[in-house]
Amino acid sequence: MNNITLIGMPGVGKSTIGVVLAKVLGYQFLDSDLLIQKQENRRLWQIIEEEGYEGFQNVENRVNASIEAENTVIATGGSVVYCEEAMKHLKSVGTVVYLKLSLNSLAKRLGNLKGRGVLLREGQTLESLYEERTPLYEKYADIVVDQEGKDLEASLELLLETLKEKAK
Ligand SMILES: Nc1ncnc2c1ncn2[C@@H]1O[C@H](COP(=O)(O)OP(=O)(O)OP(=O)(O)O)[C@@H](O)[C@H]1O
Ligand SMILES: O=C(O)C1=C[C@@H](O)[C@@H](O)[C@H](O)C1
Ligand SMILES: [Mg+2]
Repeated sequence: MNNITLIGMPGVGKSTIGVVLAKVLGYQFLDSDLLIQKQENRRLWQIIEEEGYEGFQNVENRVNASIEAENTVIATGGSVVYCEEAMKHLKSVGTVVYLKLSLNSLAKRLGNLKGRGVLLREGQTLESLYEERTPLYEKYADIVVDQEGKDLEASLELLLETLKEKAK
């Protein structure tokens, strides 16, 4: 199947770029954070508050592993790479693209991490989260697109070029 799944740190722009990419390609757009909220009938922060860190990951894994889509750009939540079953499924239904941005740029872009619903363990900082997740994003990526210094338009252009190259 020819879906395109976007993975990467929170705030890197998966949802923002995803919807524009879908429009350009004539694809559908699916934001798996919104799908979680719909299926659970709760906001993400409520799930995290009520189920805890691991409880949220179980929900995230189940919802992402059950996505049935075709010709769809799927914007995932930043923590999906902890969900082994979900990642195996997403890799089997299309191309996984890691949207990469430096820690410095992410720190400038992100405000309050907890307020944004980022899954942080006790004492964890953006820096340690970045170090923990980077190898996972790299492990699952079919393609890596570096967003550094690019506005939305330039990021999209590079993403389209990279996808074209891969299809050759
Ligand atoms: N290329 C870009 N340059 C500058 N700002 C950007 C760019 N892409 C997205 N943004 C901004 O960064 C913020 C986060 O974007 P977005 O919500 O799409 O991230 P996300 O990767 O979907 O995060 P999450 O994992 O939390 O869902 C938004 O305010 C968005 O406008
Ligand atoms: O990166 C994260 O830890 C998260 C990002 C959001 O998109 C949500 O999926 C959730 O709030 C966790
Ligand atoms: Mg998003």
